[in-house]
Amino acid sequence: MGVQSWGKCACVAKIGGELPYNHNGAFVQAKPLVYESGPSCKCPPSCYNRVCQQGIKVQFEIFKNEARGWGVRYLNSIPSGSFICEYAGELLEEKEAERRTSNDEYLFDVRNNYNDGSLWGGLSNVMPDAPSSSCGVVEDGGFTIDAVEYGNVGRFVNHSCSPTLYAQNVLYDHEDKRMPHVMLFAAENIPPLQELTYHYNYVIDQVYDSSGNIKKKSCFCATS
Ligand SMILES: C[S@@+](CC[C@H](N)C(=O)[O-])C[C@H]1O[C@@H](n2cnc3c(N)ncnc32)[C@H](O)[C@@H]1O
Repeated sequence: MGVQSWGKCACVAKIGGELPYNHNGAFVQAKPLVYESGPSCKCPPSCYNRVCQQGIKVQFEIFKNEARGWGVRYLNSIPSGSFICEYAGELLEEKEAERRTSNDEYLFDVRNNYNDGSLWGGLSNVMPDAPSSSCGVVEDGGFTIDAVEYGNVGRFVNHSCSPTLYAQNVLYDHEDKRMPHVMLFAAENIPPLQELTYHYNYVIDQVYDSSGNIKKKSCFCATS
């Protein structure tokens, strides 16, 4: 489709006229929040601004690693900016998420994903053109995604201190910024069989269990 037809989309104004994807569907500019074209947009399903909502396009291999448990990789190379998958799961309100912190292996704190990544050196680690300051998009009522019971391949993606993927907040089917879809993208060109990882953004020694004790987590990524 041409630039003219996508210019009619309701989402154009929201994203300042700049598409987050190039014409190959590769993610080019990390932002606190990306708006894809939604139901009120006039553009067709083939629009350049409907990448994540088309679903997974690559075939993964789930493999077992002694130190980190199950992990994810791909048999072929993956170009930088490729959409990998959503972190899918059950959407929890704050109280319910707190209740489940004793079993937090598959919890993803969405509000935490709005910060500037300062816990691990910032987005500029993986995307040089990304904004460097916190956006404060969501102040109240943070949601958490729990993939322990319901989820997809995203639940098997492990943490790394030097990740190959980036977790991006994306909205397209509703307007509530507190509960964006969390989408994983390749942050660099990834060679075949390299494990796919993102930075979990935990504050080490500041995560508590239900008894108020600091939870100790050891990182066994290849770079730690
Ligand atoms: C979302 S799950 C990832 C999939 C998990 N490996 C499995 O077997 O189902 C997160 C859990 O994987 C493990 N994990 C992920 N990254 C790790 C790392 N770098 N070092 C050690 N354990 C890790 C931890 O137990 C963590 O709580």
